[in-house]
Amino acid sequence: MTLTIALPSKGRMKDDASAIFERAGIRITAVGNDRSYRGRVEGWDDVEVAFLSASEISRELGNGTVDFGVTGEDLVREGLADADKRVEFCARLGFGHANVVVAVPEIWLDVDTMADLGDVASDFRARHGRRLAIATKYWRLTQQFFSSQHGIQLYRIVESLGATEGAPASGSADIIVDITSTGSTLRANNLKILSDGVILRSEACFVRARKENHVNDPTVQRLVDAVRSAL
Ligand SMILES: Nc1ncnc2c1ncn2[C@@H]1O[C@H](COP(=O)(O)OP(=O)(O)OP(=O)(O)O)[C@@H](O)[C@H]1O
Ligand SMILES: O=P(O)(O)OC[C@H]1O[C@H](OP(=O)(O)OP(=O)(O)O)[C@H](O)[C@@H]1O
Repeated sequence: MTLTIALPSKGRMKDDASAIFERAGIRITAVGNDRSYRGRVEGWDDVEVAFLSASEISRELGNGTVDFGVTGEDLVREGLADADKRVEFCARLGFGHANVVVAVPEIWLDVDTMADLGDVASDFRARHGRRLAIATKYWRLTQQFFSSQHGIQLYRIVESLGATEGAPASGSADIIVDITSTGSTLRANNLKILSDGVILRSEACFVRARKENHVNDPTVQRLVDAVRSAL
């Protein structure tokens, strides 16, 4: 059986992902020319490589079109319901670190925790005639964190496809849930992270789609061992 590994074809994870595979002794060669989106692995005839974007990789892991992938934990947990049932996080790769956080305007002086935010959300309709609006592209993680973990039900999600940090200033939302690494975009937009508002500490992971045909395939474990040996 041929196993497919999906690697980032572009973006911030591409180079670090290739470096790990090189250190693991897994040499990838493009099929066709350098711009090709398929690859082979030297000496591993039963493995092929698909080059996709980080978010495509999490989707393809979820539907089992690929066997392994390198992508951000945030994209997997946001993209897949019951992520741990559908995929296995085989290794954390030590790059692509970023936190998914809840951030509010710095001028909300009385709001430092999720409990404070819960109080704001309860009063919001009475005060402003509408629900608290949260700008995010992380719908699933936001709902899990607010509703299931913190029992906050009174809010509305405003889908953001970019420049999420600008939403409170532009008036399209009151607060945000977004990814941050250095924190400079939050600071530039006068937003602060709640003290217990880190939803997920994400990094690039080597992820396996849980598939029945992996159970007796020795190449599956060999690949996982090789990647782990490079860390
Ligand atoms: N400062 C950051 N901002 C956004 N994402 C970051 C940051 N630092 C690390 N990441 C991680 O990088 C991953 C996304 O990578 P990237 O933005 O390169 O993907 P992409 O190629 O743009 O994918 P797509 O186009 O499909 O969205 C996510 O898992 C995210 O957690
Ligand atoms: O904490 P910081 O280091 O300031 O990084 C956070 C910012 O980086 C990302 O955007 P990016 O400009 O990379 O574009 P993207 O949303 O397309 O990834 C992310 O969406 C934040 O806006």
